[in-house]
Amino acid sequence: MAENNLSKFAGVYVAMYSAYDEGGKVDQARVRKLARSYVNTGVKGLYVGGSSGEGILQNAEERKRVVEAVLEEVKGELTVIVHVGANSTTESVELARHAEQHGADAISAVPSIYYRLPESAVETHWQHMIDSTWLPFIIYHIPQTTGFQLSAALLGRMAGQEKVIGVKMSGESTFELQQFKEIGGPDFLVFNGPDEQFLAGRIMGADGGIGGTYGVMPELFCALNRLYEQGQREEAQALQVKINRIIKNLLSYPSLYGACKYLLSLRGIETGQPRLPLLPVQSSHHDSLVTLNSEIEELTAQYAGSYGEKS
Ligand SMILES: CC(=O)N[C@@H]([C@@H](O)[C@H](O)[C@H](O)CO)[C@@H](O)CC(=O)C(=O)O
Repeated sequence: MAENNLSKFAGVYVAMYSAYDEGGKVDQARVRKLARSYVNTGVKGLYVGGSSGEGILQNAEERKRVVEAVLEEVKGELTVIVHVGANSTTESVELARHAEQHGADAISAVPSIYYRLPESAVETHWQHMIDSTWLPFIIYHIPQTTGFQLSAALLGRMAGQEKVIGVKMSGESTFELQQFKEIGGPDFLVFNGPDEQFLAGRIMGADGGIGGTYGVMPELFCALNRLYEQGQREEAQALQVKINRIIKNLLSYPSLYGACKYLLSLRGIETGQPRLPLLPVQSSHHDSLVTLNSEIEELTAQYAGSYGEKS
């Protein structure tokens, strides 16, 4: 991979939620407002249509509408990686071409899910996407949801291609993360996936992170990234502990996405409810989420100034 790709893509990315209207339809104005809200937070970019973005719960036309709204709003201001993985290879390729036409910086994909595919089928699936555009490609590895274990051999073959610039490592093992970095080499990007382990992932070789909870506290993850880069180990660890208390709280609700979307609404950013079968937030949880929101805002104010340049 060319050196400039590492500097172009390394950093902190919000795995962005999708925004719907009150009837549950993709609402491009709301998508744009959400994307815009991240522009001055210090994040490097956005990861669109991934797990948090519910791409897998949307049809191709809806996914395209989300991508178009994001790119129209923040193209050139934030680096935009579009998740194009769909169950069929044909649809994934269609989404990849669409992302390229609309100016995405890179594409990314999970394996096809449901069928227990052999490695050769997943490789073929990804290869079709890679060959369909000139865009850089980032593997999305999330074995706890897809059931697919990315082998060292497949990662090695993928990383050997010019267009395959990295892997989004949402598995929970920092040992595996470190192995991925070793296999890919210093110029191959590894993004930390579990937000609770951002610091651990960075220490073990991740070049940045992509995460859903960043969406409700982007400045805190940028501050954490900055503390790590400045070698302030104890301060970084203390901040990760504080962030983890927030994440633990968020994970205690029936729906993480519902809770996060409610937090955004408290800040005047409406994104609607998550799509079923992901559960909406319940009104009985509103009060505790108001309290959590205040805690996040207080912590963010406390760390203001540590964000620095784009993380
Ligand atoms: C398993 C899972 O969903 N992991 C999330 C994390 O952001 C996760 O929600 C967070 O660490 C809380 O557990 C991300 O890796 C997913 C992600 O980046 C995405 O939304 O595409």
